Amino acid sequence: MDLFSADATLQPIPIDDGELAFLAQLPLSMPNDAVLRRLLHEIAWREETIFLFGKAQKQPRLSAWYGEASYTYSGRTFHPLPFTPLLQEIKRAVEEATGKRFNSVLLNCYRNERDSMGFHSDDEPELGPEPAIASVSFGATRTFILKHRKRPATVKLDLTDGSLLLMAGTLQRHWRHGINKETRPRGLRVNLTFRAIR
Ligand SMILES: O=C(O)CCC(=O)C(=O)O
Ligand SMILES: [Fe+2]
Repeated sequence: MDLFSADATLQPIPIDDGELAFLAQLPLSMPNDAVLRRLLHEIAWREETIFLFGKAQKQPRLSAWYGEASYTYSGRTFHPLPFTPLLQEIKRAVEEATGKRFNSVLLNCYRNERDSMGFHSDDEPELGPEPAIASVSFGATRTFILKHRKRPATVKLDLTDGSLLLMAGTLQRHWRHGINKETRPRGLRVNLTFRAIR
């Protein structure tokens, strides 16, 4: 690969009130389908229960946390599992591509078109005021949707196999993001969001 060609480096995506940048293929030592297979096999996937309006409900996806820093969420402190060699390799590639450092990763597995992620901002205090969050996707393409908090503005991005999306600056303050359920059949997708937790 030509390291100096435009498609080998992060390309900014113009957006108001925040920063977004995209790289179609994160450089890794093995093909995307091999990474996906290993992630499915090696990660301690869990079907978490959440409480929505006081009712216990299964999250519409599988998830797992890995890294070096514990974090608090909804009044509970979670202790992540230590990075695996594969997660270390992906983290190194993401740090190389973005010039940022990360110490934890949230993994989400969307088993099919019925799995989804509700609209939210990644704005927990331990991420700091202008967090850089690096999102890497493997498997089926899903549409990542951003909705502005104050204006009727929507941005849609197709997150393809092997891609890297960097969210930074004031993006989390001004925009929410999510992955909708779809009606057309979709295969399995794994997404990793690398974060720096203080
Ligand atoms: O699956 C995605 O692309 C989004 C994941 C996400 O927003 C998150 O993990 O906070
Ligand atoms: Fe998010």
